[in-house]
Amino acid sequence: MGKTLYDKIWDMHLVAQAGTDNLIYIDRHLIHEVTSPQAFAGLEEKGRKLRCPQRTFATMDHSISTRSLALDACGPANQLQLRTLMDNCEKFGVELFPVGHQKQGIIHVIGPELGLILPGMTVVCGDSHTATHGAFGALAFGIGTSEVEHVFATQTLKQGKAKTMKVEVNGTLPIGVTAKDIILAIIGKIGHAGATGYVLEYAGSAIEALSMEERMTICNMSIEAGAKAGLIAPDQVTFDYLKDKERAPKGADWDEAMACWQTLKSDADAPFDTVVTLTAEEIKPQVTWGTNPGQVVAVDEPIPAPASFIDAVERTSAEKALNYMGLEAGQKLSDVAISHVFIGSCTNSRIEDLRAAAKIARTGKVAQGVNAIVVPGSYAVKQQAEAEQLDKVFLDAGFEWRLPGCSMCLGMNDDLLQAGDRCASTSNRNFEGRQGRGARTHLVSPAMAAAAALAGRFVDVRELDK
Ligand SMILES: CC(C)[C@H](C(=O)O)[C@@H](O)C(=O)O
Ligand code: SF4
Repeated sequence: MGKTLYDKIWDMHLVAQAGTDNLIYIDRHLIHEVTSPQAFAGLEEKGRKLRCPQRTFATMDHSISTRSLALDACGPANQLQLRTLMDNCEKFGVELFPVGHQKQGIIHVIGPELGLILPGMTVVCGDSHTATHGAFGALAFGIGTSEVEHVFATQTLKQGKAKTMKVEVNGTLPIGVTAKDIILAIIGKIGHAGATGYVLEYAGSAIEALSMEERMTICNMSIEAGAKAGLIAPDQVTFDYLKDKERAPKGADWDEAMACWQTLKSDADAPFDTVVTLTAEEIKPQVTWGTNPGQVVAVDEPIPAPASFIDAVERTSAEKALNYMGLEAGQKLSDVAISHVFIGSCTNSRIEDLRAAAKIARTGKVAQGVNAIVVPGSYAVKQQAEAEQLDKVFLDAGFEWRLPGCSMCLGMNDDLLQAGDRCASTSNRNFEGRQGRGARTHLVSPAMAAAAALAGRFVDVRELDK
C-alpha cells in the first residue's frame, strides 16, 4: 500500500517509538517573544543548553508596535517580553531578527522568505499558525511552551500520529475569488473543528495552480478547521520559489535536496482516512458572519438562521455569535457597514496580498468614518511594496501604511479595537474579543477588505471586475 506525504515525512523523522509514543526529530524551530520566555527559563533552571541553536530562529512580531520602532511603544510589559527575547537569544546563541532589522517580520512570513523552510522538513513554533509552512510540503505545526522547552533541550518532540484528510479542490477559480476564499469555503464546509485530529493534504488542480504565497494562505488556516497541520506536495512552483532564497541550499546541496524533494508526494494508492472535494468554479468571495472561521457565507448570500443548523451545539453557537456580532439572520453582509479595515497578518500580508489590495485601493478613497490600515508581513515585503510604490497607492487612498508585525490581528499591541467596532480583516481568527474586547471581526480576502474600505461596507469584488 502506498504512503501519504505525511507518512513519508513522518518516517523520515521518527527517532524512537514505544507503544503509541513516538519521538520525532525537529529540523526547524521558529520562536517569538510570546511563547519562548518560560521555555528558556526552564532550560536555565535545569542547567541545560540549547541542543541546536543553528536550527532555531527568532523574531519579534506580536508585542511590538507597527507605528514606531521603540521597544517600549506598547508599554512596559511588552517591552520586558521583547528584552527577554533579546537576552535569551544572546545567551543561547539563537539568531534573532529584532525590531528594525532588515529581516524582521511575522515569524510565518520571514521563515519562508529567507528560505528557512524546505520540503520534507519538520517545523515547529510555539504558535498555532505554524501550519503556514505546510505549503512547502513541510510537516509544520504549533506547539505549547513546555514543548518548546523540550525541543530546545533535545531537538525532538513527542508526537502522536494524526489521521489524514485529503482536501481536493479541482477546477479554475473565478475572477475575484482567491486562496483566502478557498480556505474559508473549506472551513465553512467541514466546520471549525471538522479536521480535529487530522493532518490535511490540499490537492487538486486548483491548488496546483496556486502560487507559494497563495498556498501559504491556505495552509495557514488549517488550524482554523482544527487540523494539526496542512500540507501541499512540493512541485515546480515550490522549487522555483526556493531557488535563490538566502538560506536555501546551493550548488550540489541543492541538487541533492531536489532529488529527495521530488519524491515528496502522496503515492497514487495512498489511503486517506477522509477525502473532501470542492469545485473551484463554485467558490465565491467569502465573509465570516460569526465568531469562528467556519461561520462563513458567500458575500451575496444571507446570514443563515440559527434554526437552520441541525446540530444543537452549532445552533446555540450561531445564536451567540449573531448576538455578539450585532447581526441578524437573513441579513446580507453587503448591507453591513464597517468601521475598520485591517490588511495584514500571517495569512495575508505578503506582496501578492498587498498587490491585490492595492489594485482595488487605486480605484477610490477610504470611506468617511472608516479607519483602514495596511501592515506588511515583513521588512522584505515592505521594501518590495515600496519599490512598487504600493505604499503611495494606499496612502493616497487614505489607508495607513505601517511597519511589519502582527498588529491588529490580535490584541497584544497598540492596535486594539473598541467594543462595537466592526472590522473587515484579512487575518485568520474572528473569535470574541480577538481584536479587542467587544470588537467584531469579519474575515475576508485582501481584495474584499480593500473594497470594503472604499465602500464602508462589504461589497462583492466580482462586481468591480465587470
Ligand atoms: C500568541 C500566539 C501563541 C498565538 C498562536 O498560537 O497562534 C497567536 O499567534 C495567535 O494567532 O493567536
Ligand atoms: S499575524 Fe496573527 S495569526 Fe499570525 S502569528 Fe501574528 S497574531 Fe498569530
